[in-house]
Amino acid sequence: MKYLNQEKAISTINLLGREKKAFLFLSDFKGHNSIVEPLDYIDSQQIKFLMNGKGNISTVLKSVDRKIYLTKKPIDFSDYAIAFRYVQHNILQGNSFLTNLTCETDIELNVSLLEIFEQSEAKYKIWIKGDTFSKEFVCFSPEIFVKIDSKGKISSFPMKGTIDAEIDNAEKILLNDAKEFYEHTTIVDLIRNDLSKVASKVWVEKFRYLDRIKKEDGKDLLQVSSQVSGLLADDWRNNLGKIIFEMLPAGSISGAPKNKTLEIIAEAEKSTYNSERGFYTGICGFFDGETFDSGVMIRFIEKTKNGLVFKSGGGITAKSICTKEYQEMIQKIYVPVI
Ligand SMILES: C=C(O[C@@H]1C=C(C(=O)O)C=C[C@H]1O)C(=O)O
Repeated sequence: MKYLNQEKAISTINLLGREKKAFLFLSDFKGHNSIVEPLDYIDSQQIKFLMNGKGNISTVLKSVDRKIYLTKKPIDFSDYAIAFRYVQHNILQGNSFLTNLTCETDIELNVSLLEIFEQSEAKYKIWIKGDTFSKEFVCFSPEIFVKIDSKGKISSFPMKGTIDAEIDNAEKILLNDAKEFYEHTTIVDLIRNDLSKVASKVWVEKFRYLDRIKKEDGKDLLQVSSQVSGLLADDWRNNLGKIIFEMLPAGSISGAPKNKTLEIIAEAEKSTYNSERGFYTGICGFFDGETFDSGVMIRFIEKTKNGLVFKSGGGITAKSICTKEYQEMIQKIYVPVI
């Protein structure tokens, strides 16, 4: 497996796009390390992926032969609170109005990461065996980043807003909550801005629809997303690499305004990580020769030398409550295997 810097990733994607050759694309959160592999070259012993029915493995889910147990050992609330307070202090100073704060949680599983990949249900699934450069990881993400259809219509689908579906009137509570509404509107605005860098006639096509996500413990989650669309120039395939990187990192896992918020995240997450985000909250994408589809790499388990870690987080605003955000981060630790 080859890891490319941003410049090389952009030129390789532009070339493959121009030649209409199918390829897989992965980028880490910082956009510093990417994998761009033509479909024919992918070694399925190293990388397996399936994105909305397209990939290098069978679309049939392997049947689950034993119940999956996931044990979580979240970081201390006091450590989370240090990061949270740093973020909220910056929000109150006017340096950010929405910051995505994430952390790593030690977990134990009674199955391998490859088995999770084979048995989980998600729009974007990817498993990387890992090597000296990157650790083994599995990602089973429900969040679309960007889709481009054959006519050059580009759409992004930011996800923001999460609730336990078991709560009475969960749907109403989530959709009527003022904090959730403003947070979601902020992210839609940010994506409109990002899409306007690469596309013309940007519009909000769908505003705040719900997805239901299944978890191994039988308790579903509800998540809110929107669709923002625009039109690309006819020769978009020649510039696909540039188009993608113009919009990275994704708004929903960074915040607004983006650049200043990235600085705040880097400082805050020193108390929530032993390492760093790495490929978590990066992008995975597939170009089939005609169209492009990509997901945000959330819902992510990595194998470290000290065991498995699950990376998760959520959006913080001026109105966020620390205990609630801590709970949301823990609630997102699940595997979609039932
Ligand atoms: C960062 C994560 O989630 C992000 C934050 C969300 C929210 O605040 O509701 C929802 C989806 C993601 O864009 C994660 O799930 O790890």
